[in-house]
Amino acid sequence: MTATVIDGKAFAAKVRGQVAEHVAKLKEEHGITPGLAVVLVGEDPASQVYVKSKGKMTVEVGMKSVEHRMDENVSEAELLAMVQKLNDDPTIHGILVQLPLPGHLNSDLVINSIDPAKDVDGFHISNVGLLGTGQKSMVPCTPLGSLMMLRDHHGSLSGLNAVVIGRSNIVGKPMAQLLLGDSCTVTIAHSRTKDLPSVVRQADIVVAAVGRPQMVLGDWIKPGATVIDVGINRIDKPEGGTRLVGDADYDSCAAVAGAITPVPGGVGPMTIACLLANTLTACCRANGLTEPEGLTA
Ligand SMILES: Nc1nc(=O)c2c([nH]1)NC[C@@H]1CN(c3ccc(C(=O)N[C@@H](CCC(=O)O)C(=O)O)cc3)C=[N+]21
Repeated sequence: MTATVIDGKAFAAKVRGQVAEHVAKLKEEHGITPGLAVVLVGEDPASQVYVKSKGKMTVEVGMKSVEHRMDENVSEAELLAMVQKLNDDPTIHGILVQLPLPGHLNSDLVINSIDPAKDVDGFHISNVGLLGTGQKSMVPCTPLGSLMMLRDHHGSLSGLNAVVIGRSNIVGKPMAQLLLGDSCTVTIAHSRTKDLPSVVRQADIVVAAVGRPQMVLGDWIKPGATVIDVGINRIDKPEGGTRLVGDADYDSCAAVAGAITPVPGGVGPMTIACLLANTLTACCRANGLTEPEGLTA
């Protein structure tokens, strides 16, 4: 079997189109423009590229985009004051503090200082708790984008076996909650899981989010299963230069799977599209307006 390639880039463009339509309507009917603020601490070149592309797409869907760059050595108090300023700014509906933060800053403290209603990453403990109890929340972007692609491909996910590889707070745990919410039987596997290949072989849905390049191999995959590859790893090419690969070994997995997301062009673009969708959702909620359909979990 050769897997259907789930085109995250095209799907993300469609989602951004829907967001743009709603933003235009918000402006026209209510005179409201959603605003997204991104806070970047330090000079990490990869982060700068990523923040720049987020800013560009934010503007493309008609939203206000604000970037705050802070020095690598910024104090925790200064960063908390910046978050507070954005919490208090009525033109800002979404706040994203780019992670990871330098080691001297307590990222849990910083994330939990964001107004939960503006927490478009869905990382605040209040949103984590709301998601875990099935209440309306802000849902983390990468799991939300992955869920949208899974629903689109399968229709109903009810009763399917899902194995999430990775137990991070930003992907693995919220992904498992969303799959459970869609009535999957969910296993969270990780680096200490005994006989990981045989656990993964039970899965109708495999979400690879471990951060280890090309770790998941084709002979771990049940024929016809869907593979969502969350990893974005830059590796050296034998002939020199670098390329991006996922946490799944694409060629061997695609030979066995029923469907697979590529890297690049899979989960990554959906993450950014969902960030914009979350900003729109936050803006609608802040103004007591009906939120867009199909853009939330
Ligand atoms: N508070 C916070 N929230 C985040 O969501 C967050 C973060 N911090 N820190 C950094 C990571 C990284 N991240 C990516 C999202 C999309 C692509 C993406 O679209 N990648 C393209 C490839 C880009 C390329 O070619 O380099 C793709 O997969 O097709 C990449 C990386 C969000 N992050």
